[in-house]
Amino acid sequence: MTNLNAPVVGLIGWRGMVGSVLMERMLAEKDFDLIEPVFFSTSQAGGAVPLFNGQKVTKSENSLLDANDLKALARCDIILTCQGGDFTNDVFPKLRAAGWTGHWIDAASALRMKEDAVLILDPVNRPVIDKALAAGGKNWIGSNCTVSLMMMAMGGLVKANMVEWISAMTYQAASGAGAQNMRELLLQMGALRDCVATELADPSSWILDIDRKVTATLRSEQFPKQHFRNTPLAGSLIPWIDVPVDHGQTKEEWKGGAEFNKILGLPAFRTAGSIPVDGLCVRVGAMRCHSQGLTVKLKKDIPLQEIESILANDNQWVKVIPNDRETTERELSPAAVSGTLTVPIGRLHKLAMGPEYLGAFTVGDQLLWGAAEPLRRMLRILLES
Ligand SMILES: NC(=O)C1=CN([C@@H]2O[C@H](COP(=O)(O)OP(=O)(O)OC[C@H]3O[C@@H](n4cnc5c(N)ncnc54)[C@H](OP(=O)(O)O)[C@@H]3O)[C@@H](O)[C@H]2O)C=CC1
Ligand SMILES: N[C@@H](CC(=O)OP(=O)(O)O)C(=O)O
Repeated sequence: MTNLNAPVVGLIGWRGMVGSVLMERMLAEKDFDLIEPVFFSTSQAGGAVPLFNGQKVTKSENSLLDANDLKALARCDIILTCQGGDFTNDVFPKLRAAGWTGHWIDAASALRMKEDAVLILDPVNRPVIDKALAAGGKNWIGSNCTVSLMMMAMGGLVKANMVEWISAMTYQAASGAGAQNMRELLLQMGALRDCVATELADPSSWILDIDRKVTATLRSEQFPKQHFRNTPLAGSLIPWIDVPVDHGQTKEEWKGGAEFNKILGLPAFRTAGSIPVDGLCVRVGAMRCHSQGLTVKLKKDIPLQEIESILANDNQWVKVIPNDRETTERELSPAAVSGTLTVPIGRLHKLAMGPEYLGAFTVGDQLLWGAAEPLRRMLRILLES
């Protein structure tokens, strides 16, 4: 159904990795029926608007507009961008300075810590969003993928005010580093397999010979690893994500504490009243699902059955996985979760440190709940407000 008075929504970054997933979700949920979409590009202005399943979703505009054209941007009621932080840092301040008062929805981290920015993850923080909306808020920023996925899984316990602190040890997919890194991971896997093709075809070949060749290939100059800063990922891992910050943390680790508290509208991380969240972030050879091993210090001893029920009843996407081998192997892995909105949490058990210490493991698609989904849901909230 076409709504002639539909708000004009400028879409920027729609052909990137996050943007493409967003377009798929918007089509699936028929979001385009409710808006007048206008497509922008930083590199292809004047080109044809995209076709989805062979169809245009635009109602009047047939060409891509220039994403650096402030006048064209200012005609939008809402701008939804997945273009990246450099674009945001360049265009957003100029657009606001020119007097634009529309809603800005953004996947990039650039504005997250600004005072007037609200981190959006509505199944977890709808009251924070509603309060900001009522107060005239206009800047809606998607949170870091790792933080969003942890909070989708842990929302029940967090909202019930049962969490004293969380330590998250992460296993993050190549997609978090970008599309080129996903391709490079596959090239690396292929190179490792190819270097021992002859030995693999021979069931009697020595495993230590295979291992020696694989290790030599991992360490060779020719191994494809420029996108991972000259470090192999396939057959290995990288215990460092993003730039260094204070306290020996990486920026990805810092985001865990900083964004977790900001999403909930709590005092700033490392100040009184905030919830400590910290851990080590590690890149592994998964394609697009981030996994996390959690140690949770509860405020008191809560029976495991009650914990499972609180977690399971929090939102329609979280799924508590029984702590048994078969179900865990079948349902709690990147292979099982990739491309779905389900956020499973399992391996739930009390740890040896004491009855207030909970162990858990969660997996989520970092391009869906980790990036695109909170953005399109925020668009819906604005359309319904
Ligand atoms: N990757 C992730 O996991 C997450 C990313 N984010 C944030 O989202 C933002 C965008 O990230 P991501 O989607 O990975 O960025 P991409 O690099 O995939 O896309 C960004 C832009 O690159 C341009 N581009 C140039 N060449 C191509 C090409 N061959 N195919 C597609 N696009 C091309 C497009 O802009 P144009 O059409 O103007 O040329 C596109 O919008 C970043 O700020 C990132 O921090 C947030 C959460 C997770
Ligand atoms: N840094 C994340 C991906 C990402 O884009 O995060 P952010 O949206 O916080 O910049 C990762 O590498 O897995």
